[in-house]
Amino acid sequence: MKDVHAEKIGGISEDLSKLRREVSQLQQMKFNFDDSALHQGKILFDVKELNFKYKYDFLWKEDLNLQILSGERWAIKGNNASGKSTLVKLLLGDLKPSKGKIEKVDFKSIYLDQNYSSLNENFSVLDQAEHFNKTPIPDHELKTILTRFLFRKEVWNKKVSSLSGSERMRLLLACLSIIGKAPDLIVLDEPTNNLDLENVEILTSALQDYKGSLLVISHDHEFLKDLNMQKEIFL
Ligand SMILES: Nc1ncnc2c1ncn2[C@@H]1O[C@H](COP(=O)(O)OP(=O)(O)OP(=O)(O)O)[C@@H](O)[C@H]1O
Repeated sequence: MKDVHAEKIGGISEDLSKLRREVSQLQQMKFNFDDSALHQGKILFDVKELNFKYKYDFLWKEDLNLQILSGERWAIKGNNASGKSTLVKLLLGDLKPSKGKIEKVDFKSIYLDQNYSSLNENFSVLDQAEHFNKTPIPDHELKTILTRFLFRKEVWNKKVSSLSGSERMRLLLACLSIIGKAPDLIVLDEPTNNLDLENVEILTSALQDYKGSLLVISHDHEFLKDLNMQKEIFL
């Protein structure tokens, strides 16, 4: 009988240490942003009577009117092909409105799509990290950050093109940490699509303490809930 209890207690303590290791790993994968330069409470976007057509028909039955303030967390929801990515492109200035206007202040933004296309396929892991090192931070600190995001020395020469979806996500998070300066806005387009549960947790944990604005297109209710989104646009 005693042995059964001892076995159970042993099992529980193993689970606990595993949990502790995971929690400390997640803590390590936080951004170390300097938030001081972020705009606070400013109108980032003032969207008035906005609509868009690729060819003949407007995308939205009703024109869009909204104000996005710095520090706010917005979920962009809607059915397939309802124009979520198009709205993001309009906000980021990649498309011009067919109707109405978007007034915006100067801001720094980062766009994370599901393919993490801000990464350069031809770079190695180390080249990519160095490319984002504009401050710059010393080489040993850069390498420490890479290691914190689980890129050990052996993979520093690996090409970005050969990284998996979750490795790309971790590399981009590491690069954001290397930049150090917080962007005013992080835009995420279906970021959890190619990630397993553990990596969704890593992404969530990295974004939870971020003080700037978030715009997130996602069908993943759990992810949106964990990010504590305050507002939503339904297209
Ligand atoms: N470059 C383009 N030229 C013509 N039509 C386009 C173009 N890009 C998107 N569309 C069309 O515009 C509509 C909205 O597309 P968009 O990608 O913005 O929707 P979405 O809500 O992000 O879609 P999903 O949830 O399926 O990813 C779709 O019908 C799409 O086919």
